[in-house]
Amino acid sequence: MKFTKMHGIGNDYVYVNCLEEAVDRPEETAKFVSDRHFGVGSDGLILIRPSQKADFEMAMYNADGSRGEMCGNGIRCVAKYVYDYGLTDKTRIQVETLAGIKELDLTVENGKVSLVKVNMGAPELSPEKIPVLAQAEQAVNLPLEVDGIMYQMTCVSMGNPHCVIFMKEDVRELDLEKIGPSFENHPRFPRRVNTEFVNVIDRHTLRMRVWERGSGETLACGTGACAVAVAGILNDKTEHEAAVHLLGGNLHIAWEGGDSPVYMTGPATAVFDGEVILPEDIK
Ligand SMILES: N[C@@H](CCC[C@H](N)C(=O)O)C(=O)O
Repeated sequence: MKFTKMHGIGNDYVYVNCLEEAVDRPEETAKFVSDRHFGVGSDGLILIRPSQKADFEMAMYNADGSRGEMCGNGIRCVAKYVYDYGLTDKTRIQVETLAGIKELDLTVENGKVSLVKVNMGAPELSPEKIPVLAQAEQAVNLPLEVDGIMYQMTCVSMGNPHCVIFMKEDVRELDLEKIGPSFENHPRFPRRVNTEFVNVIDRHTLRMRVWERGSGETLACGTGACAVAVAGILNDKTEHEAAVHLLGGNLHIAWEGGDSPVYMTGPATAVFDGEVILPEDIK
């Protein structure tokens, strides 16, 4: 199977051009390629497909083979892929995802995409739609007990579910391998959840680490950074534009509130093209 390894600030995926390549068993393929010892090594698999409704479709799979509705870092890389590999010459494109059609603006330098601004759509705040079990109109600053410790959570869907935890403790010191799975599989989240642990640096700057549903700790999460910026505004901790610092780099997020869309701007990077031998049972 031909592929391209790409990343958005260290959140790395194996990208397959399904206009040319058929992937019949995406869940098993995602598990296989993501393995950092026996596969290619990645946070998951992203398929670039033709679309009836938009310029292209993005289908994303986590490292455990589960499907994610949306991927912020992934969609910027899809934009880079389709432009740099000549599948389009447009610098404004639409990409269909399970979370709807997203519009992307591409910045091109020396013939290659360097930066992508994505209209991520309006955040979903109603608990049933996120989904999170909560007796409130919005799950903002609600208590959550995890492994006997009380946290305050703010939940946001950016097409996929996020639980944002603001902390006084330095997030760089957290043992995410230990606490992450307990959040991901907590009974309050019927479809599991992505969890962001956040320090507010100032009203325009946030630091976060993420434990992703289906992939564990990753160096960055684009939808997670959007959820964090939205949660910062809802809790009156930040202004309408913020720089979100993640382990792999920074994203710029802007949201005017209410039904207005969240804008995410960040880089996209191609690392190498390759060809992987799939085991017989997942061909
Ligand atoms: N890393 C992604 C999000 C990928 C999907 C997520 N793990 C889920 O299952 O919802 C991003 O950059 O947004």
